[in-house]
Amino acid sequence: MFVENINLIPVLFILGILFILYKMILYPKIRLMQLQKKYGESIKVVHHYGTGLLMEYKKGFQQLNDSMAFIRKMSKENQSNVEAFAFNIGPKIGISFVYPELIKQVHKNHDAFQKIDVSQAVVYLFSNSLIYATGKQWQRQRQFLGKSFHFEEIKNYLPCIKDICIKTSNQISEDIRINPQKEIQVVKICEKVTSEVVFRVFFGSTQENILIEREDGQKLSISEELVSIVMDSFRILQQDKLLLIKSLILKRYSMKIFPLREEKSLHNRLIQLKKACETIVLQRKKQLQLDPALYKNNFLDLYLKEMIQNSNTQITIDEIIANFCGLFFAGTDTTGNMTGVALYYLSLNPQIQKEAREEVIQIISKKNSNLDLKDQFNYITFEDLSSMNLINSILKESLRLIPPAIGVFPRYANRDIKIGQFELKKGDLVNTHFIYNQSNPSIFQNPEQFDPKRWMNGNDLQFAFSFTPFSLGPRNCIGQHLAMIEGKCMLANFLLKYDILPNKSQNIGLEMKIIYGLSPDNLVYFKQR
Ligand code: HEM
Repeated sequence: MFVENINLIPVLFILGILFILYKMILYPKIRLMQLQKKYGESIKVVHHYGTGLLMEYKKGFQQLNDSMAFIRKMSKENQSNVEAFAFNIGPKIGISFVYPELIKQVHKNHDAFQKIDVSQAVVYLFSNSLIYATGKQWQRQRQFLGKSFHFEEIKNYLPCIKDICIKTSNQISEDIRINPQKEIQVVKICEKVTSEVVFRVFFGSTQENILIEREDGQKLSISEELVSIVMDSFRILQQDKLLLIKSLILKRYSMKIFPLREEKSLHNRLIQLKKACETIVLQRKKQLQLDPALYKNNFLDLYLKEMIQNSNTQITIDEIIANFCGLFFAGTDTTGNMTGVALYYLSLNPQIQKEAREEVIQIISKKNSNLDLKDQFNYITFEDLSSMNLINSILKESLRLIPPAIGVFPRYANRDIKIGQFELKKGDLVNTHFIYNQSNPSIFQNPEQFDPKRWMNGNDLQFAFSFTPFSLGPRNCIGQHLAMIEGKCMLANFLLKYDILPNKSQNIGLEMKIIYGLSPDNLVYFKQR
């Protein structure tokens, strides 16, 4: 018996290796071939051993300076009969839909899909948030948060957005007074504004006095640490293959079961970050319980009011923190990229820049013509921003050309489901790469050209289902109106204060990191007007 057991070990080992080889190499290849055979020309196949689709992104960036080169190429070749493309990520098979009707079907059936765990930090911080919630929990959270994202509510945040824009441009003006040749990191500057906006809209105060101390003694604000942790959690997955395999197998439990050194350090930082958020939330709850008159119009107070007044509420402190982190993640880099990309294109197109500036001046100088133009930004109203057609179109064109979200978060099917003619098995991955339609020459003439005017004079209606940077259906972006208001405010402010000039020395790439965007970022010069 004992001898038999010893002989079993190498056999089991070899069987294990064969199983892994089958799952990693043969299985994805066979299923992709089956899909190609079954759906013929309606489907394209993207296959790479190992990281699969992610390898295609990497290859595109290394060879053609654009992580999305393969999708743009597919779209350019104008294969109008292509409805989807099939891919693998490791052993997993997925279908990404590009045909607008099928994209709509995926979003209509949103309850058949569950977003995948993209990194340990994302899971730890926002698995309890609106972004990840499903079923009744999602409905309840969406309804609650939806009130604060209503068009009418967003008006109330305008003074805070303007204040942050002015503070940021004062700092830029000081920097360029000292060094007029300073290269401006357009996306980073816009992200500075958008991160502060989410923080203040949520917590109602600035973040300057809330600092987290790292093990090495470095002190960071909550939002700086939040950005850094999310970035680090993706970075360690890319750099450490062992950690990648471990988290593919153990999924969201990887950080807790035999944690590796990097995981331990990440876990400690995550605990500290959550604690810092919890301290703010609990302190505020105490204040409001003692004196309800302190109540203000921000997300935190709205949540706490509900908790204090409604004893049956399902809202928890953990859900509040998860939603702060979730909104920060969803709303900061995306909006910053959209606006940074718009500024970059304006630097390359001086005529459009001139017209955009004239539009802003014409709208705001109607009321306060005695004021200096730069000061008139203080008086800009929500209605002024809503009537800025060209500015709005510039942001839309920026979202079309370089959409920060190239598609939705990848999801897996939680049951077998048919989308159009395509049969998905439970566990298959699903995505909708809307960048495909946005660069399709049969939908958008000269798709690589920056042409904001294509959105004007009612022309945009024809693109309703081909231009979906905020996704579609019930799970579309809850923050889209806020994003557009922030973008318009930043553009109006910068256009009034600076001429935006191109930094032609840069070799520009389009890279898919956590989101898709320009790399590097120091792409313009600002010249004080
Ligand atoms: C240009 C800026 C933005 C873009 C391109 C964008 C894009 C998107 C997309 C594509 C989705 C769908 C994701 C999916 O289903 O997997 C989404 C969802 C979401 N976005 Fe945005 N977003 C932007 C700004 C914002 C802002 C400013 C906020 C809030 C501060 C925000 C909060 C959210 C939330 C909470 C969801 C999840 C909604 C749900 O599942 O019900 N986003 N966004």
